Amino acid sequence: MKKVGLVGWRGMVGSVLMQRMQEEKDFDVIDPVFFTTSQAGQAAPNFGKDAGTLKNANDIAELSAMDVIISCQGGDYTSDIFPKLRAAGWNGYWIDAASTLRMEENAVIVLDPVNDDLIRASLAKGVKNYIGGNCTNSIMLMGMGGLFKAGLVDWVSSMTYQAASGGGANHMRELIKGMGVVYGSVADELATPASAILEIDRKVAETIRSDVPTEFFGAPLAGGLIPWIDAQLENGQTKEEWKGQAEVNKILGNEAPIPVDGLCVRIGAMRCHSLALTIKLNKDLPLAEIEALIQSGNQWVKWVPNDRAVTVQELTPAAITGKMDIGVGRVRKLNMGPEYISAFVIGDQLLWGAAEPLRRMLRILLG
Ligand SMILES: NC(=O)C1=CN([C@@H]2O[C@H](COP(=O)(O)OP(=O)(O)OC[C@H]3O[C@@H](n4cnc5c(N)ncnc54)[C@H](OP(=O)(O)O)[C@@H]3O)[C@@H](O)[C@H]2O)C=CC1
Ligand SMILES: N[C@@H](CC(=O)OP(=O)(O)O)C(=O)O
Repeated sequence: MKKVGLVGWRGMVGSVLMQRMQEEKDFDVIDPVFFTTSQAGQAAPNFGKDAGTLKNANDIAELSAMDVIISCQGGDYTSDIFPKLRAAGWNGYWIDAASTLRMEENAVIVLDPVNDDLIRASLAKGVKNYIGGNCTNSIMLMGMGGLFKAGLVDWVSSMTYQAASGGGANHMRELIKGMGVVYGSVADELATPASAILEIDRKVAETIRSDVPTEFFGAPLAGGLIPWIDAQLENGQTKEEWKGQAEVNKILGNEAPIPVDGLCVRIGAMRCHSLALTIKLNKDLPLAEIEALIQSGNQWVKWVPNDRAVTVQELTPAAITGKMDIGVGRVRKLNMGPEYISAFVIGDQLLWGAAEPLRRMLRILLG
């Protein structure tokens, strides 16, 4: 059995990965070795198999004994350890959730329901680094892969609604605390049906400005939104927006890049990222044909007809969270012309957006 080193297994992305690996019985077919940057020597977790003690994730010799390493430890860890490991002559497979290596020439961004061919061709060429994509891009491609595969897409404008989990566990906690603070500020008035709504609104607005915690997001998210995610680039894009075109085209293996751009917005959802898309097709196709192509993208596309009752039930974070489904709906032709369509795509950003492509890459390696 292949020795698989797991780094970052107890973090938020890592925990979801461990959950999925147990569900899919991945531990039955590997020899897992658990690493930590802070708890070396303590007992390793038992996911149905005794794995001894935790190894030091900074120990290059211990890491070098692995056939495969999966890291969910974050970009700083990758930047520090990965070059040292390769410099020490380690020739194993590196599978990573962090963005650090995504755009490197000797790395593939993995999303096998969309780019299985590219992954297998790269394996055959001896590529050793396989990196999970940005959550928003992976969800978009899982939803719209059918249209891309058919070569129908001229460009995509993507307006995102991204959950707190994209920032990490502390960001999720801050959102919930903020919701509690807002509620607490008007709990008495809410309990009194006769209380004046404008007074409730005034207190809520004041609370959001002054009392909602902002330590992690840098601005109040509960009861609001933040139209900025990640670093500022010189061209006016955010880093998150920049990743759209760069990563989507790399995942698809496009030589001539398809333009992908839009605004990325943080909203008060817990772990579902959504995208409102405007897509310019290169042909005027009947809507039924477009729908069929989208549905044929992969088995996780959960098609939601453009109908009010079903949309408000099924195309929401409440319906999708914790599931492997990628909801796709609100597909219709736009007033701009017959080649312009809208779509709303939603997925759990910790599953397809982070953990799932990594464990599926491991399965591809195991054959
Ligand atoms: N959040 C997201 O949506 C996505 C994240 N990623 C990537 O994954 C990386 C990891 O993200 P995420 O999982 O959110 O990070 P976390 O902060 O949840 O976990 C990272 C590490 O922090 C250490 N840690 C310290 N205290 C605790 C604690 N109380 N509970 C659990 N772990 C703790 C653990 O390492 P140790 O055991 O060594 O102490 C853990 O592996 C990101 O940096 C990013 O590169 C990629 C796609 C999406
Ligand atoms: N930036 C994403 C989460 C993330 O970790 O992205 P990346 O893997 O590209 O760094 C978000 O905030 O929603």
